[in-house]
Amino acid sequence: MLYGRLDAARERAREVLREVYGRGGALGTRQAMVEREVRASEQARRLTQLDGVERGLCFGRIDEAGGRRTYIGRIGLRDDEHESVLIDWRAPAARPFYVATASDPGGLLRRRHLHTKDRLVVGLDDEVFDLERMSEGDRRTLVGEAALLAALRRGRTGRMGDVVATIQTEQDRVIRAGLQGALVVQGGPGTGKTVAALHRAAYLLYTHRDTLERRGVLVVGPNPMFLRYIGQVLPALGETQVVMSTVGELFPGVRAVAADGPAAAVVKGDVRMAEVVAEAVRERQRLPAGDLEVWLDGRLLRVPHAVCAALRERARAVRLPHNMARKLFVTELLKELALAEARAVEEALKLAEMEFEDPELAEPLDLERDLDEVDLALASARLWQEDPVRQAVEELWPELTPQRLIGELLASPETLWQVAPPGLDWQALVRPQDSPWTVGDVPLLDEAAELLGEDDSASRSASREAESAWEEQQRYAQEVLETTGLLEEGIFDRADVLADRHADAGADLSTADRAAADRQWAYGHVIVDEAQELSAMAWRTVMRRVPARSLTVVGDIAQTGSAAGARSWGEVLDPYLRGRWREERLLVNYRTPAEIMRVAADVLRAVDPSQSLPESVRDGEAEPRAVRTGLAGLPALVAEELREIGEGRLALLTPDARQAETAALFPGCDDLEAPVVVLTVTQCKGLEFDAVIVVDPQAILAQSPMGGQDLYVAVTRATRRLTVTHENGLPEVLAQLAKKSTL
Ligand SMILES: Nc1ncnc2c1ncn2[C@@H]1O[C@H](COP(=O)(O)OP(=O)(O)OP(=O)(O)O)[C@@H](O)[C@H]1O
Repeated sequence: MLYGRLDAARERAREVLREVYGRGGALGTRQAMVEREVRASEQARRLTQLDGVERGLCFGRIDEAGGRRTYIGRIGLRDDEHESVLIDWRAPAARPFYVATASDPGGLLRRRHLHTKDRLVVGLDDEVFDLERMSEGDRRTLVGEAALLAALRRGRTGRMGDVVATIQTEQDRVIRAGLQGALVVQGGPGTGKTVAALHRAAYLLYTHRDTLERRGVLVVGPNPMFLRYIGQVLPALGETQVVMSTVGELFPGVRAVAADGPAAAVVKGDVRMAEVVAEAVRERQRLPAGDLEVWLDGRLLRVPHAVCAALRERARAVRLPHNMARKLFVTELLKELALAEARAVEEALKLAEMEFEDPELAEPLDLERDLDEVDLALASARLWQEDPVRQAVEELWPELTPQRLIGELLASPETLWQVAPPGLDWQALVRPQDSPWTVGDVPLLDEAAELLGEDDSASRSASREAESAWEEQQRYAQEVLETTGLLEEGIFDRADVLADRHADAGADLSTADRAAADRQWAYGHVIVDEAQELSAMAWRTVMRRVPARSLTVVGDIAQTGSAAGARSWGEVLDPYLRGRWREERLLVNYRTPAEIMRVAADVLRAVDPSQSLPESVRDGEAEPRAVRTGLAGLPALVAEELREIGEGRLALLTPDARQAETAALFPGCDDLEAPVVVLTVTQCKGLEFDAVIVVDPQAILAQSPMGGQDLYVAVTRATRRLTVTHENGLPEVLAQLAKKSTL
């Protein structure tokens, strides 16, 4: 019956599309065109949404004490009488499905999970909250087996799936938390932080569509691999207005993927780098060694050192970004050069006077009196065309791009030495001029962009124009809404939303496209996943993108792998939120079987004894094991593991230095969806695989100051089987594997 409704809704959408396009040809008035455009794009969007929910359309049912039954699904559907037959999982009416517990059933008698395959119900799971109040007939319909465990046993695909059918109460609290303020979701590996965060994005977009459609939602993830892994979840939940980005992509025009070594990462992530960048900008506002001397057409124009210093002070005092203050500096300097030129001319005249001894020429030139503003302006404009003058300005106050400032700074030990505060290990930053951008450079570029400023006079006038065009669009959209009946149909309830979607400016760009291209875009909400990896400088970059501080911060302090990452949430967030953030903890591990978590527990104890281990919900099929083998033994081991997991996927997790040689053994292993992938620990952050082989744990421990955390991440990626290989013995923290294995 529900699929019948779905088909009918699809057919309706297709019909409208056919009708709209069928009119084709002569389009008539502009209003008719807009009307057609609006209807077509709305129906196309609806159709995509309807197609996306085919699988598992309805996955739950709740029975209330009063006899009412409600079906829960991926979208809401109504019957011909407009009665609701399926409730969208994000709607308030669906909430009891997620939050009812045995101790607090919230008026529910039963929660039923439905498993479907190709439109057929293939299994049911019931949880009964109040058997006493159930009718005899209903009792006979009860069925068992937990839906969650069934969902968790499914093989992994290389892409994260949505979990709308099995969201747990603690996750539901995270998903449905209010939009305002900052929420920290702390949880161990596999506790569903990422799925909860993505479902939260879908929930917020559904619940606060007005605000978030215009401002967009930004999801920041640790690496491109991870973004590919989670990329399908939001579209499957019907959401497309989301920008996904790594920190390395937050600065438009730069796509940084390279990582810094631990020493440089620590320094670049240090919040004192904000001072370094500010000093580097000031350092480019220079004074000449003595007086400024510019030779022009055989004449020397001299501006005294003290005057240059005064000009610099005046330009700095306006407190504008460097490139804007430069205009003031240049104007004033040109005036001084014009005066200097006039003085030089006077000198020349004096010489001529001495030569001809003509008393008529004796009257000296009074510059203040003889040169008025107009003369000065004309002289300045003429001087500005002269190369020697331009060169002098370039020396004293150059126009700078963030890329140029940071690129030149990092390539200059002298400047770094000069601008770094005492105690900062600036030597770790030095590198050749044309090095590729690293992820750690991006916050420095962003910082520089703030301090340099863009010349925004053109964009300001463009934005004034855009604003009046926007008002016009909105007036027009209001008319369209009134005359087309879209208002009554509930497709749009505000003219600005309609106008935004069809605004001429930026043609076909969605909010997400516009936001991603604009460094100064203020997002409506920002979700940071694997947030423990962000440095203090990266937080400054992220916070600039969310001035309203509406944030979800998701991570696990015990998994911090970056040497510049977080040691506590308070330390990174308090500078911006002054304690005004809430923390939710997720305590159940849905990924890793108990046997593997016992191994992880030893690693965690060594890394941070204060952190608690999440509890696994299920037991695994095999004990984790250690195998003594070098590179040559890996193919046979991989073949053996693949036989064990059947359709599933396997990852070899290696120390950074061994990735290339390991990957060479397995062609095609850089595709996340291949049956075998070879990744470094940094790349495997947030991912999971049916079987994992951790190669050379000793080298993983030794490769960075955060080696212990890295090993903890590596051993918690498997959903079914864990193998550790080594050549020269296991590290102490994995001693329990040695006891169990034949080495
Ligand atoms: N309620 C749930 N129902 C079904 N599967 C779930 C549920 N919660 C989590 N999972 C599954 O558990 C696995 C781990 O989830 P996820 O990757 O979100 O954990 P995480 O806390 O982000 O882990 P990590 O810190 O290791 O990155 C995923 O396969 C996810 O689909």
